[in-house]
Amino acid sequence: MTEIVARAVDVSRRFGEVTALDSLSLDIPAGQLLGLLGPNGAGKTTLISLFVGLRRPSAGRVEICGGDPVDAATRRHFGVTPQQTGLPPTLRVSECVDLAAAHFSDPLPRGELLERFGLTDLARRQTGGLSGGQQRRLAVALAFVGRPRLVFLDEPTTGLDVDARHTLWEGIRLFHRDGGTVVLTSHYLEEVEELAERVVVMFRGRAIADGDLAEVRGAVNANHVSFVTTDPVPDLPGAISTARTGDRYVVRVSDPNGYVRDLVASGVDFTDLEVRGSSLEEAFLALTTEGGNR
Ligand SMILES: Nc1ncnc2c1ncn2[C@@H]1O[C@H](COP(=O)(O)OP(=O)(O)OP(=O)(O)O)[C@@H](O)[C@H]1O
Repeated sequence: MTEIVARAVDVSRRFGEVTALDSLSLDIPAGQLLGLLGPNGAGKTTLISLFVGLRRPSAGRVEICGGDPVDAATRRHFGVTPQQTGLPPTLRVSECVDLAAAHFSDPLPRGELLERFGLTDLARRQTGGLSGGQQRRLAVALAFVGRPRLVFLDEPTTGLDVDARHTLWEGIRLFHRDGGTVVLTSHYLEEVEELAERVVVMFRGRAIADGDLAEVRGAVNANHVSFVTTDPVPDLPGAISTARTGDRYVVRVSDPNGYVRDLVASGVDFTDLEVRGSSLEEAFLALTTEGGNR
């Protein structure tokens, strides 16, 4: 059986009146690349702060590799890049890496780390003189310096241009290919689709969907059938919602094949038929709305 490297058991976290996490349970097996998705305030950062021992749960418990994340022995297992990172501005990039590496008995060689994250050319630059994106890349790279078993990356590519984002993705993928576990939060759905093999959608402190990308999309059964007609369109079974712009109809359906068969059988004279699955963004929005209505 695969080892569970991070576990949240019935975890709640309150800040005064605000319930940031609401009885959330989550098991993360070794080697998984998990994307945490959710709108602002869903509780993603709070969950990470509990996993890395920066905050304590109000109720429930978290474990990292079977231990308490507050313990020094447990902390050696993971690396983290928080949403905001402060790097000592007068240190050179290479000195920052050495400083972080000094905390570990078997760190990644500096050159290898810099190479993996596209930072080699910046090694001698002071961090205070780096662009925001360059600082971000360094902050993410530092999470990997101690050869952790798992890393928590809170919005790792915020503020990065396309090239820098791809370089970072490669670094993350390499770590994952070598068996590392990754938990990342992102507002870039493209990033989650690109990297993650499992997606947990959070909303109001709860996990409202959990599965691979296909499952998360499937969870909302969101397919769209679109066509043009001047005929009246009857209410057909399986239509979840219908939007109309001029003569073009876009119908959200659970079973597109069945819907099109029924449409043909109804005698509606249509042209320009299109059927497509939902993007993760659409799935996410639908899940969020449905979660909010529960
Ligand atoms: N230190 C704090 N004091 C008071 N409320 C807090 C604190 N930290 C988080 N919260 C609240 O807890 C809820 C969850 O916040 P959290 O930062 O975990 O969300 P998030 O999903 O990471 O959002 P974002 O995508 O904006 O980073 C929010 O309502 C937030 O205002």
